[in-house]
Amino acid sequence: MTQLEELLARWMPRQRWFAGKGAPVERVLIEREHPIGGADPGPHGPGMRALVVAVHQRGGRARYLVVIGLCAKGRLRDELAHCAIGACTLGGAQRTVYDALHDPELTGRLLRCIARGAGTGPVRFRRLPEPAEPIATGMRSLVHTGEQSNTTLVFGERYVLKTFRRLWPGLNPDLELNRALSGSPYAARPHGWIELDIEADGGGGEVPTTVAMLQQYLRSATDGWVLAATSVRDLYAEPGTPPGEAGGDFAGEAERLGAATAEVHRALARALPTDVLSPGALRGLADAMAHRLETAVEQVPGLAPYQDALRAAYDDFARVEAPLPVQRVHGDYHLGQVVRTDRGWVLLDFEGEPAVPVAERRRPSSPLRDIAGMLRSFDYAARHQMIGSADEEALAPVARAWARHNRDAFCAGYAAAGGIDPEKHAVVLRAFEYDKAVYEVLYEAHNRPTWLRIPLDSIASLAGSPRASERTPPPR
Ligand SMILES: Nc1ncnc2c1ncn2[C@@H]1O[C@H](COP(=O)(O)OP(=O)(O)O)[C@@H](O)[C@H]1O
Ligand SMILES: O=P(O)(O)O[C@H]1O[C@H](CO)[C@@H](O[C@H]2O[C@H](CO)[C@@H](O)[C@H](O)[C@H]2O)[C@H](O)[C@H]1O
Repeated sequence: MTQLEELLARWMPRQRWFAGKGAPVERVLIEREHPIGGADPGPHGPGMRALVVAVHQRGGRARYLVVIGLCAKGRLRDELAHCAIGACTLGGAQRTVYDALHDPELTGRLLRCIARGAGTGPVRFRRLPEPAEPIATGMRSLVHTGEQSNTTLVFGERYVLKTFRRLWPGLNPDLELNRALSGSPYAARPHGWIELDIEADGGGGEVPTTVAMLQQYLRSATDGWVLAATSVRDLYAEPGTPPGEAGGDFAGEAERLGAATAEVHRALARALPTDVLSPGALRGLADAMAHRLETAVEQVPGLAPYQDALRAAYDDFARVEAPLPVQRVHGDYHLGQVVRTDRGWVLLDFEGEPAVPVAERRRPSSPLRDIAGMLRSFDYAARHQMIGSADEEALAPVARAWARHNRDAFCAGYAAAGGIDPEKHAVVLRAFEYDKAVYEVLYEAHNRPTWLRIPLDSIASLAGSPRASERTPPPR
């Protein structure tokens, strides 16, 4: 490995967005290295390069976008010390390398390039023709903090630039679906994007690949997760009160969120291809769920006691006789993906599950998959504050009541806005809820082991067994 690759091999696994946590890094290879507005430090400031970095782990390869800033060794500005990657020799000169997305001097160049639509060369900056007004530049960016799979920059409360960290060849569904929804009150308007070519998986030439999306910043936005968690906290403080009578009742918001979700599904079905799944295709989906379960059990043995119940639910799903309409959906729908603004709920992050190949994520699916995702999120919101609480026994029924109350409100809002009635599709919904919970087991085992018991406990109670936390050995 080169010196820079050695540095990246140490730095990348420590980043929140790194998807391969827990597995040793076998090799790091810089597959592409493109200068953006000058690769070397010069009179106008530090240099910048976009890298496509392949990380080899457990015999597989994952590719990531890393945008590096370069300055003379030891000359990194103090305010950027926290994002240093290290020092090495590059092109015969000693350089300090750092994460360019934290340097407003460099990110300003990205915004200016999109505004100009600098559309030729290996890194292409695209701007959308509408809205017609030019993209404003000159604002300093801030990195959005919080638990994230990608890195989002906020420019002067006007735009967000979301850089996709894990790269899969092709058009990113976040850009594709936001473009399809452009102008909808339930989505944030896209303004442009950045793409570069990467090698298709399994050879077959290069594919233009979305690496960033510029989108309207929603100034008045409050995270759905924060609002729901506040409501749960308030209910915990008055344990005897039914959730509908508590001061911080969330059901009105849950109902409006259900309605917004139905509107977005309808708009996506109008704009993008739809289909109906045959019974054979349902079997294929059930098998894919069973396969994910097997992978999860290998890594988290605490899931094993529930395997039979989950498989039985997937088999019931495979036997559903009614045709299953499918269309493009959100794909990783939860309370952290929706924000409440002064104009109502807005849906963000249509990327789907970042660990799943893009071709699979772009396949039409049932809207019930998204509904299941949000219902799982209500369950998370209800349970997460119990972790480590001395009052857990007393709080468990309160959490269940909150989740049930808001689940009903969300489903009612979805059906009233013209979507299907989720409660009338119990077998399909249950299979999607289990499948999402299994995904979450893997996600938590790798990212937040102390939260692993949330999906495990949910699976245990959905499967009618004692709580997983009472019988679960730690993940492997
Ligand atoms: N257009 C936007 N306006 C305001 N806040 C946003 C916008 N896009 C993203 N955010 C904030 O950034 C967070 C993460 O964005 P998201 O697209 O979900 O990234 P990730 O894929 O990394 O989770 C959101 O939960 C929201 O708080
Ligand atoms: O980073 P993304 O938002 O694309 O999604 C990943 O991270 C999420 C956590 O940040 C994770 O969501 C899980 O935890 C949420 C609470 O933090 C909860 O509301 C969701 O229901 C639960 O799935 C998501 O699964 C993962 O893909």
